[in-house]
Amino acid sequence: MAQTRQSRPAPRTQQAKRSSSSSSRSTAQAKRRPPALLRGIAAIGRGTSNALGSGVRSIGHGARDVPPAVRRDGIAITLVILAILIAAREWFQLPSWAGTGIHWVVAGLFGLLAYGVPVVLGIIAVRLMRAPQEEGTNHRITLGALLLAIMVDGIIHIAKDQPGPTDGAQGLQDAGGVLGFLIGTPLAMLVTVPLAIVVLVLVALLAVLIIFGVSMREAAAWVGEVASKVRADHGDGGESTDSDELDLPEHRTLERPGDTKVIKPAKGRAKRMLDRAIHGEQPAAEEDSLDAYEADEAFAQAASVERTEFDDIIDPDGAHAPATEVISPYAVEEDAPWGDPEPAPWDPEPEPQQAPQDVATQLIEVQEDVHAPEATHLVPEGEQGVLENSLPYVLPSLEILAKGAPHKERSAANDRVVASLTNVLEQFGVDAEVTGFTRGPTVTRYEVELGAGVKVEKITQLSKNIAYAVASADVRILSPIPGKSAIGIEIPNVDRETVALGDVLRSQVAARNDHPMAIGIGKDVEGGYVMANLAKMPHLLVAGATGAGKSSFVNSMITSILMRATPNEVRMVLVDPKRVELTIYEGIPHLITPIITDPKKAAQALEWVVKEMDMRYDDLALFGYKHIDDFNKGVRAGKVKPLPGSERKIKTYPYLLVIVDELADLMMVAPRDVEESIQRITQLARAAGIHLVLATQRPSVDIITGTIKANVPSRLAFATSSLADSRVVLDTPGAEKLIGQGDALFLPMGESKPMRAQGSWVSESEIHAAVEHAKRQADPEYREDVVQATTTAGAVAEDIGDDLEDLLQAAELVITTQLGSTSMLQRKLKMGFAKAGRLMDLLETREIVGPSQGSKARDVLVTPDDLASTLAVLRGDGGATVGSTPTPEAEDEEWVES
Ligand SMILES: Nc1ncnc2c1ncn2[C@@H]1O[C@H](COP(=O)(O)OP(=O)(O)OP(=O)(O)O)[C@@H](O)[C@H]1O
Repeated sequence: MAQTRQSRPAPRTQQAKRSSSSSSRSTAQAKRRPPALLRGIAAIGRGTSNALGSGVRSIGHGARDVPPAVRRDGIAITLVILAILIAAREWFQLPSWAGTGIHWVVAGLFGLLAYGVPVVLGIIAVRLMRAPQEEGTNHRITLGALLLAIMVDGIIHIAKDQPGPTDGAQGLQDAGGVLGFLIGTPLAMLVTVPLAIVVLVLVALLAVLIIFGVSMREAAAWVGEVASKVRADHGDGGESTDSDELDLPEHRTLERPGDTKVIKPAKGRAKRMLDRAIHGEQPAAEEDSLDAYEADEAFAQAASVERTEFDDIIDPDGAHAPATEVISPYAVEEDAPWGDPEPAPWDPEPEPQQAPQDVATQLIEVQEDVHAPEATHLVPEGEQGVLENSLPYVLPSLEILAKGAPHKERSAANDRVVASLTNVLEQFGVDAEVTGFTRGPTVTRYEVELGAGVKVEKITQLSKNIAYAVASADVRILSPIPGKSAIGIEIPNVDRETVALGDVLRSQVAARNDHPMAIGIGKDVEGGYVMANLAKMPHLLVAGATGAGKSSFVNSMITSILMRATPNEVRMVLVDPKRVELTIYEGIPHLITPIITDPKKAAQALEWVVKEMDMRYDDLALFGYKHIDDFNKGVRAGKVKPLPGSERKIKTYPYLLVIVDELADLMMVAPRDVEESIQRITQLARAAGIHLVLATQRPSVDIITGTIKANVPSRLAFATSSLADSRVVLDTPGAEKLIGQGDALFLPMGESKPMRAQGSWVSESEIHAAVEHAKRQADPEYREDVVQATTTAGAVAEDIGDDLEDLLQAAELVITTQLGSTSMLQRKLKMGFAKAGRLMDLLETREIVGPSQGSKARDVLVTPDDLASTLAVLRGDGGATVGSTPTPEAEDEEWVES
């Protein structure tokens, strides 16, 4: 390639380097045009440092070649050696040169606590060997132990009359050591001795909580649990507990006075955490599901990545402004700023918000890749919706969901892309540098900094060349990265990672949010976990082409609910016209009606939802509440009393989640009714605790009408097949560039720019485990009024009157010919225009044909397959609904027709 070399910058050998501070950036830019002398010196310096660097790097590479597991074993063995050496000196006073040195260091630092140091080191070493993969937990335990040691040293120091340097090294060694001196003396001076002791004890308590990874509330609950068990053991000869009766060894029962129905398995895990902290044990169930998961993941990996036609997406404001801030791949993980827990509506003492949050930031929570304890919460039980047949409801352990592979912050593929990008910049003579990257599960965002005076367009113009160089059609350019003077180039990872739903639900962000409607969305482009609260959306539209990941999302969503919410907290209406996607959930106690597969019945179910909403509203108004959460709180607090003379037992209302897996099927059969119901529900249902999730493969304007769009504010777009579809869902292009398999753009209510996320994945075997667990806990109690027959048995509707025979002929003609034409009826049935017109209107009211379209024939909404059932309904035969062929399911669902 003939390129003029003068215009090129000096070739850059440096690849993605650790650069995130603006000061280092400006220094780098200033160096771009140094004087000749300095350039010479720099060249010599570069040569020397390259030589040195490559030497060091070769050693470094050697070290990096040691597998991580062996490296961790090395640390563990080193700790064991240290423990033995320290024990030899501190416990057995073995004299040696090394022993004296060790004593000076260990006893000097920790004072009397030096006796305990070998034990602590031993515990950490055992933990590192037995649970090396739980890095986060291991770090937490080590940090907690260190904090505890410092606090205890401080206490010993004060208790030993605060020896100072004047007492010599021996004085410090016989008290709390240097650490005790450093913390104890200033604190005692600052706040007096008694208060210093109080502070040290409280911080020591905090350190204990950190070690076990439990909150104060959980610890208190565990203590209460142990106390009541001890009482029971002594009092009634160790009678079996609920857990024993249920034969659920992994679950523990927690009870609050008055709230005896719910058992959350995670509650009693403080002790278990100690056991696991020390032994690093994994439950067998997890291993089972891991196998299944790995099989599914291998399948997912093997499936080819769908790639769409290349086109640049330039996003001048950055697509993730409020949601993400790019961090260097080398940066320390930290919590996202809006990860604060929102107060649960039932929380008796809601914690104050730390900072004002807008709606959108309350809605999604993102958090870096930190493994955290399981989500735990105690939910005071109300009465409404309490399944009469239920035993105490135990939520499944989060451990039934498999773990995903650990998140990689960097891989060889990333390094190759950095090299390719650098090459492209050099070849085209653009003075710019790849300064770092942030790797997400599906795409990596590479940061490019421009030299002084270089136009941003220089990079954006190169997008096709970049795509060519990295052999990927799906290159997305963010200019700039929000909050940074750098351009972001998002390029799909050839070694993409699957985001396991289990990991999302076990993350800290999930643990901090115990709202039963919070679901695991997946991971953002920086690898942070994303949770979203469906109750805040308050309604969600999910769209994407076939195979893009929509159904997998619906599965993750329902499984999230099964993992975190009891049927008394959340009930669902599942509409699955395709009859394949949601069948696995049949029979779960969270259902309020059997899964609806008939689109006609689905339309009726939506009408039922409207009625339920109205009824809830009436109730709220009657008792003077504005929101269901307040009403439920009032019920739990015993403040909502039945009206005088009423025998009503007032109960709390569960959230009602209505999930429609294919909106297009509903819109085909009863577009106006469905649209009207959706409009009513979406406008009012929020305060009534009713939320809609509408999913479709066909995000076209006839399915997602203006009315639906205007009323469903949150959107989740998986890869769409066209730019137009992307616009329908998100109002912006972008979704057509997604790469399928769960790659999504999430636009929650209140956000102006969608955030990119990789949807979480849950395998069929995991879903099965969650479903089976739920079914074991309780049987469903269906509301029989959700889906009603369209006609009453044997009664011909009044408006048909004597025209039944003609109407049946007309219906048959229209359905078999699939032509909704009045003049055809006139001709074939030899009748006048007025009669044919009346019959056509009757067919319209039965939703057999669509509305009049002037001179054009009307749409026929019933297929020839459904002719028999349709005629039966017109005749007034009970049991059938328009458009439904009797099926085994229909027989099973006979109750709905009664
Ligand atoms: N979040 C995900 N993580 C990993 N792989 C995924 C994810 N979502 C989907 N896939 C892969 O893509 C395939 C198709 O996904 P899915 O069935 O959810 O698509 P869909 O959009 O619902 O298609 P359809 O509407 O035809 O059912 C899955 O079988 C799986 O292999």
